[in-house]
Amino acid sequence: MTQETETIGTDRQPHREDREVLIRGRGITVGFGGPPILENLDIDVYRGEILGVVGGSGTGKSVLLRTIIGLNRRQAGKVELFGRDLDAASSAERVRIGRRLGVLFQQGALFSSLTVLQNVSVPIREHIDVSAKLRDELARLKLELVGLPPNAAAKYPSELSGGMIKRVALARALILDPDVVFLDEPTAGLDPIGAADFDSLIISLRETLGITVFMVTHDLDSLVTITDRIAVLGNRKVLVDGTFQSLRHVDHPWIQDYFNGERARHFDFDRMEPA
Ligand SMILES: Nc1ncnc2c1ncn2[C@@H]1O[C@H](COP(=O)(O)OP(=O)(O)OP(=O)(O)O)[C@@H](O)[C@H]1O
Repeated sequence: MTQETETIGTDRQPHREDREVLIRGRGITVGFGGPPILENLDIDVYRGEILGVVGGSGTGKSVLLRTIIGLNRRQAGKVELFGRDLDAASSAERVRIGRRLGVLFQQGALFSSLTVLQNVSVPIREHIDVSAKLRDELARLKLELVGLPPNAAAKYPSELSGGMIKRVALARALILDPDVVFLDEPTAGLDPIGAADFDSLIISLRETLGITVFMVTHDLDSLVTITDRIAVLGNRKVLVDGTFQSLRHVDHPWIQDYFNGERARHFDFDRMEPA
């Protein structure tokens, strides 16, 4: 089998087998009428890790994210979340599992007619029967957690900067205290300082809340700074996964170009942070 159709392999970290798998995808195939976008794809996400998902434009990173959270239909394969096969789960179970997932979509996906506080409260309204006072308190706590000032609560999305929109969307993703948070290009459109601040926020959330992060990104700074492991998508599947350092040595044209190309030159790899 050629490299075009075969996965390259995996960077076996010590004791990886002992770690709890929160998300297990096997043989995932997704298409939209034409040739499949993902075909026979396998992926594992371990508890407490920050997994970066990268790949060329159109390789299906967002499709994979949406498939795992149940927004895209699979033609084949299965997804287990927290050890439960989604296809075998009742609709009530699926709702319970869904509550353990938080999602930050690429553009933030805030409701323009709702205030920040109302946007963050939406999942509570949908899932939990609590008083309006408690709902607001919970939402304010989450806004504080993501570093927004109290006066942001009454603003509308049109009054916010790009970085603030991402933080509000993150607060909403965290409102039900999920086990896993999915981030679709969270730093896209942010200036380098805004992006670095957002990266720091993700790290501190992992440290304080112990959440697991599945992050689609093109941002090399984020990959170097915050991910524990990176999965590279290509040829409709996960080509290879491993640490940033290990992927730099994988013999594949796109991977070499990405991890050792022009943009990667400014990293001091011995220190593993932007130079
Ligand atoms: N609902 C849909 N219907 C039809 N085609 C779709 C749908 N969703 C995604 N696609 C197609 O699937 C392919 C992969 O899309 P996806 O958004 O996952 O790419 P990506 O890897 O996230 O790309 P990028 O890095 O540019 O954001 C694209 O060709 C896209 O047009």
